[in-house]
Amino acid sequence: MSSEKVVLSVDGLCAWYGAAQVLFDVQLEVRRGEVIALMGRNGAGKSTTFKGIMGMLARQQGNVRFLGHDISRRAPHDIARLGLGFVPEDRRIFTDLTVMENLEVGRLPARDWDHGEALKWNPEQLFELFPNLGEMPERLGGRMSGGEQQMLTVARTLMGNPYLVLLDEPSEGVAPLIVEQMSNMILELKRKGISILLSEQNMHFAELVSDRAYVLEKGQIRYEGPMADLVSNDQVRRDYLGV
Ligand SMILES: Nc1ncnc2c1ncn2[C@@H]1O[C@H](COP(=O)(O)OP(=O)(O)OP(=O)(O)O)[C@@H](O)[C@H]1O
Repeated sequence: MSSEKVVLSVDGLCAWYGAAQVLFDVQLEVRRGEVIALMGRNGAGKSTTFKGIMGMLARQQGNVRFLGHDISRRAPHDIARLGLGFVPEDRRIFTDLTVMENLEVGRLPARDWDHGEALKWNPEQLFELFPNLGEMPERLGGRMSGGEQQMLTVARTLMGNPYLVLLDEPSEGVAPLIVEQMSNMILELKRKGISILLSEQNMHFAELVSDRAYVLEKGQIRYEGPMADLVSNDQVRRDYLGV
């Protein structure tokens, strides 16, 4: 994959819950090694966009392409197997399994990367990325703090060796130390060439890690551009983000 390669493209994504339309022609693109922030207030449609990309909505239309595959009509597990990892907002770890066992559940075969290099995570590498988890490999999921569970969810997704990770609100409701580990982790993934699409309400966190941003309001993309431009654009921030 060249560095300019488009990994994910979403075109004309529309979605409904019952009769209510909540996404209107959402269009976005993620290239290799990019960190993209999908921003917007509560209810703007960030989580729904992620679910739409993963083919998890009962009613949606539009085109979603991942590494040249049309994934618009594929099942979520098929999409994950192509190398698209999804970390949902609600932490879905197994509470009666240990950290190590939770990681094993996420394991998928290694993937080819450029020039013969393989993309293949193991628990030891993940413990370097998430030092907190490394201190508790035998801890039961149910006995971890919310932030530790959040990390474990990300680590388990990485065991599937994704080329792109969708991260839904990684900084929400977690302690500052864990937020810091999250941002370091994202930058380390970027260095490896892995792409990240994250949904975020926290401008400071998004600014620390993201290259570009899209802003959603009422299910529509209202702004797209370099992260630094969004940070200095008071009007967009005020109109669509309330900050
Ligand atoms: N399961 C559902 N059934 C009906 N409406 C829903 C459902 N999930 C979300 N919605 C509605 O769809 C719209 C978009 O919600 P979504 O969760 O995608 O927003 P969000 O930007 O991710 O916000 P949040 O940060 O609160 O999760 C909102 O109006 C929300 O109330």
